Amino acid sequence: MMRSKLMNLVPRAVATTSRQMSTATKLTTVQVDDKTGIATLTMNRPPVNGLNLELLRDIHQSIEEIEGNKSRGLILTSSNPTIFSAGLDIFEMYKPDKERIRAFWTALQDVWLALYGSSVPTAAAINGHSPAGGCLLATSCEYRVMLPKYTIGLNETKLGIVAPKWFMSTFESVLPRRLAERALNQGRMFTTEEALAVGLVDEVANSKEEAIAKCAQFIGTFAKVNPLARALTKQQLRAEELKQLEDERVQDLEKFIFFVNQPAVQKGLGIYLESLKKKATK
Ligand SMILES: CC/C=C\C/C=C\C/C=C\C=C\CC(=O)SCCNC(=O)CCNC(=O)[C@H](O)C(C)(C)COP(=O)(O)OP(=O)(O)OC[C@H]1O[C@@H](n2cnc3c(N)ncnc32)[C@H](O)[C@@H]1OP(=O)(O)O
Repeated sequence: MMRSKLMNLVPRAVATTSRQMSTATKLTTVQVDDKTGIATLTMNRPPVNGLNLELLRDIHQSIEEIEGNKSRGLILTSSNPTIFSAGLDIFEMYKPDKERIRAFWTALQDVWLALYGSSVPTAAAINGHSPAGGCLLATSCEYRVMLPKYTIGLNETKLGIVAPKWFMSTFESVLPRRLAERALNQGRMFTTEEALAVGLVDEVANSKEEAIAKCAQFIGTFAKVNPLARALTKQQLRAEELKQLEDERVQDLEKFIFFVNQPAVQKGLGIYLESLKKKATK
């Protein structure tokens, strides 16, 4: 998979305007800045960018599109002014449909393999809260810029669920092992300021525009680096985690299906959904 992506890494001429590359799907848009050649992938699923089957499929398709059109980099962000992504759509896991939940988890695996393994430089402009699956997406990127007063982290244990190994290794690729272990066990959500202090995010910006500009600046640091050498270096550094999921994706799916169908897990998800609804009516 990575080899064919690498074939796309040839220099290209740049023009001066920005163009909408894809409106084929309604849940993501891809805008390429023709001056920088950087693509911005925006998630757009109100109210909270909950990662359901359709959004995951659209994100995957958009990443493939960006890989295919020789963009110089990918910036992931959200159209919601206060939420990057609320993580997995809990309705996909609560009282799930047998076929759909398999497609859902497979789509999540596809997104992670494509984003974590992307041959182009990736950055997340985290313009809002980013719990669980939202944090997975952000930490799959190479660089993170976050707006103040939001939260980010893997809170799975607080929901009574266990983050799969690949969520954990992605988190661990950003945070020191001891800190990652403690945060995962606690289900800790970090404020922007805390995330910056521990290195979970790289920079703080005061607006989405500034966050995107800082992400573009990061991607720009590769301008004078040979793209093939950079991509092969990234590929080698990330190969172990990618191979592990590629080799075990069927078992990973079965484990998830078994786990999510446990009565205790279903009960916990139901209670959690109720608590989210109650919060909305307060
Ligand atoms: C051995 C192991 C083997 C296998 C592994 C097995 C299992 C692992 C499985 C799963 C891993 C899951 C990872 C996840 O991503 S789970 C999702 C975690 N997400 C959260 O906990 C976020 C919850 N939401 C919030 O905290 C907040 O909503 C917010 C901070 C994102 C936004 O707050 P707001 O105040 O702005 O908005 P709200 O009023 O709270 O929400 C609006 C609306 O949206 C609904 N909603 C929020 N989040 C979700 C969600 N994740 N899924 C579905 N729906 C969500 C919320 O209920 C409101 O709905 P109503 O308007 O009341 O209808």
